[in-house]
Amino acid sequence: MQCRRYSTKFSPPPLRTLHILSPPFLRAMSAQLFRAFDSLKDQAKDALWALSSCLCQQSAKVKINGRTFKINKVLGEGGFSFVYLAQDEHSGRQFALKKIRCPTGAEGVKEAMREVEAYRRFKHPNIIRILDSAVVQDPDGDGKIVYLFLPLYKRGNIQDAINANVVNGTHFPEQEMMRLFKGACEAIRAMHTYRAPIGATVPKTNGTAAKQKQQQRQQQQQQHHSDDEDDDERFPQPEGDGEDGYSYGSASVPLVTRRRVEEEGDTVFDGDEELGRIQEQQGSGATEIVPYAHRDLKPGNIMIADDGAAIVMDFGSTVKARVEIANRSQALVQQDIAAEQSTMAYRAPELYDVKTDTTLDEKVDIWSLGCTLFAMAYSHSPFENTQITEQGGSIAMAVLNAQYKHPANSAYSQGFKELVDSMLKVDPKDRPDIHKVLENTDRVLQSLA
Ligand SMILES: Nc1ncnc2c1ncn2[C@@H]1O[C@H](COP(=O)(O)OP(=O)(O)OP(=O)(O)O)[C@@H](O)[C@H]1O
Repeated sequence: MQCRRYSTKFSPPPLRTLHILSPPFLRAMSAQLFRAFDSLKDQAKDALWALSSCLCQQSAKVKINGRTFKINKVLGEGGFSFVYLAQDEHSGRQFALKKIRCPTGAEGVKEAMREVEAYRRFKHPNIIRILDSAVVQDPDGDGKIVYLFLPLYKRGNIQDAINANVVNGTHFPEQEMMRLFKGACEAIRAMHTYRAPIGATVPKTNGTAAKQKQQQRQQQQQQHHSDDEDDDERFPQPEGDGEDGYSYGSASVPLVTRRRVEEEGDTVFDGDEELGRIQEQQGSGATEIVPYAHRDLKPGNIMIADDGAAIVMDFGSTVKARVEIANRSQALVQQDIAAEQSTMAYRAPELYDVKTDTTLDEKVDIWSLGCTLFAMAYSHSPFENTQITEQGGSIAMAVLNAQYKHPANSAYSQGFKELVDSMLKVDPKDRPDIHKVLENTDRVLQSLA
């Protein structure tokens, strides 16, 4: 996700582009370093907040919609966010609260809202749903904070289960592993076969007008709150609850805007025109397939529900899957996006070296699924701990050569190995689509029954 100060997924530009040590390139590099520094500052602030609340034996509190949530602990930390265990003081209900800090500038919030909309777009039992979201002024700076309320998965994610296997010297029983994997594949099938309504007219959004209107609203709201912080007035609430403010420790700051793409007929986040179009067209009935790619599938992004189901999450990197690459500069843009948003050891080769006159597509996820299944079995991505990386070569080199091996003492079936191998083909055209992956997964499951 992009509100992003600094990505842990950042990787240096490919060697062959390094010779362009032109002033713009150097400027871009120094901007990246400044962003990295900002990011570290933010992360330190968040970590201190969590630590101080532990040391004081007193939970920090967040107030949204007049409801107060106790922040009990840090559940996890992404490249761009912290996720806290939050508890509604009134009902006692627990949530995962994802906090994304967005530095000054419209782009950051827009990117975070894109993640929110992606959470809303896909409705499937194996895809996490978002319960609520809010954008507030950062009390410690000029930027904004985006909060996402998510259902809490107490069992953690598949990476946590892999880590526990390593610690305990255990491994997934094949049937359990394949069932979990199948759930993740079903989520990905829902994304790859996403149907969007067609046929209605596209509402024209005037970005500038929408922005101005939004700014006016924000000014009014900020004015209102600075006049009377305890006032109970609510923002228009399109679905469910409203929010009137937020308190951070003892400080209270106004909610800037809610998560809506459309509000009172205006596009608030004019960047996501496509979603506005889809919402507008929902009555028309006709639909077409618009495949989406997750682009950052890995064990850490698949939670395990209480009943053992796989739940795919983290839609910060999600994009429309099909991207035509007509020239070199488009190729480099896609390469940079992938370097920032897709984890190296799970990233498809075509995203490391994006070729001109090609089309990127949903097969990038099939590669990541292959890496994920391998990691579930052997505790690491196929492209970590390889001969190449052990001899000092890069993960990129191992990926581009599809250089990996199943361990000689593998406890898993031949069907499992063939399934992994089918997904780890360098040429995306040689990889199966998600329907075929599911079919082959069922075949492995049947062979184990
Ligand atoms: N709903 C949830 N329930 C329990 N833990 C969660 C939940 N959501 C996130 N976490 C924890 O927080 C961590 C970070 O969350 P998430 O992946 O959404 O953040 P991110 O900034 O997008 O990370 P990344 O750098 O992987 O993109 C997860 O790995 C997980 O351990």
